[in-house]
Amino acid sequence: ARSLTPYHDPREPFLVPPKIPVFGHLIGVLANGTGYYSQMAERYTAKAKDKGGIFTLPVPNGKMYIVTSPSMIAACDRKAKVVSFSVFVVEFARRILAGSSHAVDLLNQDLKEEWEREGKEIGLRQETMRAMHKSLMGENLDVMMRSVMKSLLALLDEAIGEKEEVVEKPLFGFLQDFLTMAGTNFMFGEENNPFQDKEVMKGFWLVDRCYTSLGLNVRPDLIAKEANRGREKFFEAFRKFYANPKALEQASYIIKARYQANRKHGVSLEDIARFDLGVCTALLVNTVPAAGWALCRVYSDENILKELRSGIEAVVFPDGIASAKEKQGQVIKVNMWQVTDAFPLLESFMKEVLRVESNNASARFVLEDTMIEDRESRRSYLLKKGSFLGMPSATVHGSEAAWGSTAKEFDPRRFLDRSKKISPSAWRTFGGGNALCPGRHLALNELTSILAMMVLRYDIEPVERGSGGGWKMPAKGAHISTSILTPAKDIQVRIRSREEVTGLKWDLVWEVDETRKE
Ligand code: HEM
Repeated sequence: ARSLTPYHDPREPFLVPPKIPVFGHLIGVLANGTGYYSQMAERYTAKAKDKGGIFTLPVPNGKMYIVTSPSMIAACDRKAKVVSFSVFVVEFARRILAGSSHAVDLLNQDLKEEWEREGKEIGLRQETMRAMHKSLMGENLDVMMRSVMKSLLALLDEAIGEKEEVVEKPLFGFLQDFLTMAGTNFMFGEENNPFQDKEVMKGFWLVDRCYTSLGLNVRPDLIAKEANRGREKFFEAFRKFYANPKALEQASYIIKARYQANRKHGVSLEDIARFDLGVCTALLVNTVPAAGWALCRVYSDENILKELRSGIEAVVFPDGIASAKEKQGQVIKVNMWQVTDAFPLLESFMKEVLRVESNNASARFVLEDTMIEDRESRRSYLLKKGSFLGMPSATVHGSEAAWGSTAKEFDPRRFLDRSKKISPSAWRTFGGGNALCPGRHLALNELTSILAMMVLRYDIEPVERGSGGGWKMPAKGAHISTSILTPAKDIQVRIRSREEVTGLKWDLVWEVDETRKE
């Protein structure tokens, strides 16, 4: 066993021995997914605080460092080129996206991101990531938001519309179907969206549920049979998508930009099709459960429901909600840009849901022996090459030093003051450093839009109530990489159209008021 446990240098962060010798921490991660890092961090935060906000967990043939303090997170972000996210992008492409060795080798180039400084052209990994960042901000984001609004409305009308009877559905399952279609329609174009084939939809979500077994990358056809079949179905459908020149023409800017970046570096159409499994993963796996938790939180709390409803109504029905009755048959335009701008509590509420529900590990890999320095405590630590490092978001989100005495509470007003600067090392829902999620604006806009439309149009109640008559919040499942967790068991709900707004037609748009843009 000793040969499996690497030498611990006294300059490294303090060592926490596992309860089960050698394999204990590895078993912990495999069994509990991202939650394990925060469980460990929770257990050792007090100790880590005295010893620098970081500690070491030994695993077979390596070690993991777990960071628990915002100032140490900032120290790691400053060394992002060597305390790096890149290896995970490569391994994800190899193990889950099953890319060819040619394409994976291209992604694996310039891991430390030095080429540009040396005057060379950047590699494939950086090129595609830059294309994504560019596609998901500024003008490009606004263009995308317009098609997001169309997709959301059309699919909501199709899924529930304005039925007079009560619709009973599993909440997270309903959101999964609805948002998968809405998201992929605006990404790949409605006409040729490969997710129209229900087998592709099913295959995609099977892959998501089987990351651990698929990720081992050892005979997935035997040990992750169904997920492997689902993945093949996905690849086949996306192969067809790229074989049709019209499909790419009608796709979003981001899919075109990724296509160009990949082609520039000589990536085959087959690999581009496979890499789209990664795009869909990023697009959907956190957004879908985040929408579910937001709806649970709003509909389980009468006061917040009332407050959000009247704030949104004040923008959409400036003459009061009673005026809706006189607008039968008319089209009510909901400009989500305007709603968000005029009623900041909506976005603040959504950000708070994302803060308290966030479970990401912000995984990093140490590419060379590195000293990191905490500027607050002035302490320095050695990180050894080849080690894994995690910065669990749940831990910093619960930090009173970072968020005040209400850190562990749900406070929908926490983000209300937009002028208040939030430290990037304390707000980690979207990760940080040079791996900061490029989809964060899209995700937030999309989530607030779903929330607003549901609150405006529907009432939701659970089929089964808890002992006090309120909502019984479902327990969370586990996942090896997803941040916002899906419940272990879905929650059955009744969705009913609101009487106040029956008979109205809706239009959902994104119209930016340039004079008010920050
Ligand atoms: C609520 C929704 C979302 C959450 C909570 C979320 C969270 C995250 C997190 C935690 C990371 C890793 C950052 C790190 O380790 O520091 C990440 C990366 C990423 N996300 Fe998101 N994300 C969401 C939605 C989206 C959307 C809608 C897209 C758009 C397609 C997207 C695209 C990406 C990409 C491409 C990366 C990799 C970044 C890189 O390699 O540099 N995400 N996201």
